[in-house]
Amino acid sequence: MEIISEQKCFGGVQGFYQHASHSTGTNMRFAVFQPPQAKTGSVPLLFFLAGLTCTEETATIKAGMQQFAAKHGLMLVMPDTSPRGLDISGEDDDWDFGTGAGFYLDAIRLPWAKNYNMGSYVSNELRGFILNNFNARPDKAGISGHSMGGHGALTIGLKHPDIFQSVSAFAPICAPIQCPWGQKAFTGYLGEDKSLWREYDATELVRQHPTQNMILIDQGNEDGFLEEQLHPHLFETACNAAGQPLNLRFHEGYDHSYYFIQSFIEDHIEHHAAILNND
Ligand SMILES: N[C@@H](CCC(=O)N[C@@H](CS)C(=O)NCC(=O)O)C(=O)O
Repeated sequence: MEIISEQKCFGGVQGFYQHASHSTGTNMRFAVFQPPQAKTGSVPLLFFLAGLTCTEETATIKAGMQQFAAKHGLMLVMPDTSPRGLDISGEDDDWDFGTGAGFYLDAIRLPWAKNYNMGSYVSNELRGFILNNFNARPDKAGISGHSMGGHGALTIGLKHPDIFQSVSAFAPICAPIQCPWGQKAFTGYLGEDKSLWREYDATELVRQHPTQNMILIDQGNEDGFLEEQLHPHLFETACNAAGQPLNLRFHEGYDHSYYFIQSFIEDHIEHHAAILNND
């Protein structure tokens, strides 16, 4: 592991790191906030997955999470949103596909299948790497994220409830099969067979695999992507039908930005801490 930088923050350490990933075949950057409690014992992990066009830096510098993670003793992990620097044809043509748009899935279509494996990278490789290199508890983890990262948090959380006991999201893409961002990404990474898309759609997954833990979702009413891309009501209907506890909150006047995230991040950290710190 290469340390890019480490700085003291709220009594803990905010660091940026790089490692060679076998899931993506590239060097991957990630950020970790170690709360002060990690100096004396292992602490639960909370992943925060960022959205389209973002990097490991975006939530780290814009969400304002560290002060609350320090208070509750949670270690924060912010991965990048895709492999980078591969020079695959078409990788940098659009901001919503390829670089910065890995969609937290494992691609099966060429030329993406070899490297665009952010699903197993986050849930398996990076998590294992953090456990080996930081003072984190192997039995306690949560996952959250924004927009495309909210889609990642919901789908990875629903698929691995044994690993991620707590799940939340800001303005997530709740039904990617039914929105342009998701249709474009799934066609490109997974191909035309739509039966394969269901594994990466939170609204489809929750019908099959509801969990016991309450999912918290915050959504701004003035979010310019809400109508066309996000579809929280479809997820809500599926949760109600499947018996999945859901706390979906709408907020008047808030948009899709990190100013919205900053305004409600404390509630999300408390949501995760209440589940992860219960023993
Ligand atoms: N580039 C897009 C916007 C992309 C966007 O809003 N990305 C969100 C995630 S979906 C984000 O968090 N951007 C980074 C930021 O706000 O700092 C556009 O021009 O409409």
